[in-house]
Amino acid sequence: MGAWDAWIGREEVRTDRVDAGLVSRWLATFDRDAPSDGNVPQGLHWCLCLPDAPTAKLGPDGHPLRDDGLASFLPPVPLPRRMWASSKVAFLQPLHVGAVVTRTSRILSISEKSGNSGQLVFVDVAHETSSENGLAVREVQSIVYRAAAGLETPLSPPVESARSFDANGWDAQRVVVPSEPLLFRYSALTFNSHRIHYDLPYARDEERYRGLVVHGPLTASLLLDLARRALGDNALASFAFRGLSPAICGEALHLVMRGSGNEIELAAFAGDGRQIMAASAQGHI
Ligand SMILES: CC(C)(COP(=O)(O)OP(=O)(O)OC[C@H]1O[C@@H](n2cnc3c(N)ncnc32)[C@H](O)[C@@H]1OP(=O)(O)O)[C@@H](O)C(=O)NCCC(=O)NCCSC(=O)C[C@](C)(O)C(=O)O
Repeated sequence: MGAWDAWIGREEVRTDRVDAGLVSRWLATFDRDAPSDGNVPQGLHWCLCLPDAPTAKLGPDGHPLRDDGLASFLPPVPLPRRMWASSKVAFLQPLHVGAVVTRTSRILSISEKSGNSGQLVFVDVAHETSSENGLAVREVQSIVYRAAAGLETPLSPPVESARSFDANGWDAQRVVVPSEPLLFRYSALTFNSHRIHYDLPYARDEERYRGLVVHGPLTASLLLDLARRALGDNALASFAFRGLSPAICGEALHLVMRGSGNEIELAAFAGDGRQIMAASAQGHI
């Protein structure tokens, strides 16, 4: 598909500031109060150091163009359908309002795979977010690109009306129905113009999703919030998630958690029992 060696190790450095307005908009988006410890909520780092390509340089999916030669940080993978596949995050210290942050991102690997759904290219990116106090968040993010879907491709995910989600065996449960305003607010917080999150004809006709797709980091932030409800603010030292199937706007999302200490398991399921996200976490010892 391409010789990717030139892209491995490429770095991008961005700076930002954790301003009070961003934090209050984030809290409003998630219907919650400010953390009691005065720091910012875990997961807010996904709203910092954002891509700021001019509108004229956005591609057909609403993301910055990938065929912009070496000007673009991400490699020009020719598969059009992008998804956030997974992330492994270490929360080393909390960020605070007013912090000036620097994020260094580096392309770790690019791998071509053949999945049940077709051809896949994974791009793994290491991000390190630091403030004046030192390294705060370390993350390895995996972005996946998928082949184009023709008009004959069945809409995904399929509806499995004969099954339903069973919360037995989980210690904590919360149901959220992601609405269009929630998706819009999260796109705005992350300056993410990816059309699968707000443009229904595009999501359905071009990428063949059954509806608007809930952002992976939005579902992950809802799971972090479930952990926060059980364990308190900034309680996690690490958090890893993997998107298994797209969550669809307007459909119930069952957020669940069990375990404690170093073995916390979290997950998100659709109402028909389809698993949307698998996650694990460790608390600060
Ligand atoms: C990714 C899909 C298409 C692969 O589905 P599949 O059935 O084709 O894959 P598979 O057959 O299960 O696996 C094939 C290979 O891929 C690997 N693999 C498989 N899945 C993952 C994963 N998640 N993370 C890392 N690796 C993964 C898997 O381990 C295997 O590797 P192997 O051959 O070496 O054994 C499928 O799992 C899926 O649809 N997942 C849901 C993704 C999702 O909903 N993400 C959030 C919404 S998109 C979004 O937020 C976007 C945003 C914010 O705008 C933005 O662009 O950044």
